[in-house]
Amino acid sequence: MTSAVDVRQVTVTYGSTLVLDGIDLRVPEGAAVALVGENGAGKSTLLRCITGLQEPSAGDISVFEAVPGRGADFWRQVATTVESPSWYQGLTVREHLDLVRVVNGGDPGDGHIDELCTTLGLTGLCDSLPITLSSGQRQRFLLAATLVRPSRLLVLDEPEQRLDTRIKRAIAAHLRSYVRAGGTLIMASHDDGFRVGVGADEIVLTRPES
Ligand SMILES: Nc1ncnc2c1ncn2[C@@H]1O[C@H](COP(=O)(O)OP(=O)(O)OP(=O)(O)O)[C@@H](O)[C@H]1O
Repeated sequence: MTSAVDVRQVTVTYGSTLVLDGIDLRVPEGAAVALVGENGAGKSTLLRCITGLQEPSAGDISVFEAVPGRGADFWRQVATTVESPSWYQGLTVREHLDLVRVVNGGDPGDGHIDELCTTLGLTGLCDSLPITLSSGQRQRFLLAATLVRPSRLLVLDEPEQRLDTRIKRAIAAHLRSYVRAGGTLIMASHDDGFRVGVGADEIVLTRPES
């Protein structure tokens, strides 16, 4: 099966601190994997490297057989919540989702956004400005803005964070369907029930010094 993500001997150091030590990971297209492990094990660091938002200190990564993060072609295939969240202050939740869908060549009126808003419990918040949302509502909005993009690979950092139980179940089912339809998912998670709900295989990261 073709590799969606190929991580070869990746090492990351911050100054004299070794965070990732020669990591190898291959994620076949159509698979779902969850990076698990204690706080500080390097899960977010590895996800950032996979999106090309951070350069490893050593080793190589390819995503769909290309260097990650370089150019529009990569970002047309990969949707992620790894980068710091941002939004336009003057646009509502729904206006953001419409905008993201349109610029990615989709039709905002095709029902996809409505369905996603129902899944994520955002329907009643569509006219709200992101700044007025609670932390859990904001997490749902940012997930929606990521999931509304057509993609072949989702890279999500603790998507279950701050979500209530009902929404967590709904988003797990949504991600499972995404993978069943041929998408590839790599995420970090601290919630084993959520990971199982998604159907993701676990990859355990440990801190190099432990
Ligand atoms: N910019 C940075 N500068 C220095 N050290 C950093 C930086 N970013 C992360 N680290 C360190 O790298 C290690 C791994 O951090 P990372 O955020 O990847 O862990 P994690 O497994 O995602 O943790 P958590 O479960 O808490 O989210 C930690 O020890 C952290 O302090």
